[in-house]
Amino acid sequence: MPEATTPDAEREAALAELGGIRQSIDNIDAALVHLLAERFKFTQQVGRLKAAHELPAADPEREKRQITRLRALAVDANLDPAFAEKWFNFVVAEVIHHHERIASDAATTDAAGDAS
Ligand SMILES: C=C(O[C@@H]1C=C(C(=O)O)C=C[C@H]1O)C(=O)O
Repeated sequence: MPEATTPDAEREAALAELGGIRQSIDNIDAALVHLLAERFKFTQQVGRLKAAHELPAADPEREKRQITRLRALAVDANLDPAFAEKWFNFVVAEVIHHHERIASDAATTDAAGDAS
């Protein structure tokens, strides 16, 4: 016969399990923050390159290819592809905002240089 456990003991065990699961969630959140920071470091590099060569901030054709690829990866990983696309569009909107800012800062600096 299985040993009887008290409701208190069951609650304690559930809380211990919850703590362990949350530790893993926190580790994943930390990894995501580091991955995002690294991604933005590279996109800032792209932004400076685009500004220096007067290339457009956004590249919708590239984004379409990335979305197709990410949606397929999401399906394989059992993640909702609509969520993956939403997440991607959210990040890219911020990247494009950065690129526009880098380009306008570069244009202001150039204009100031011309004036002196
Ligand atoms: C980073 C780029 O700039 C923009 C941002 C993208 C991204 O964050 O993946 C993709 C395409 C561009 O709209 C790029 O052109 O590669």
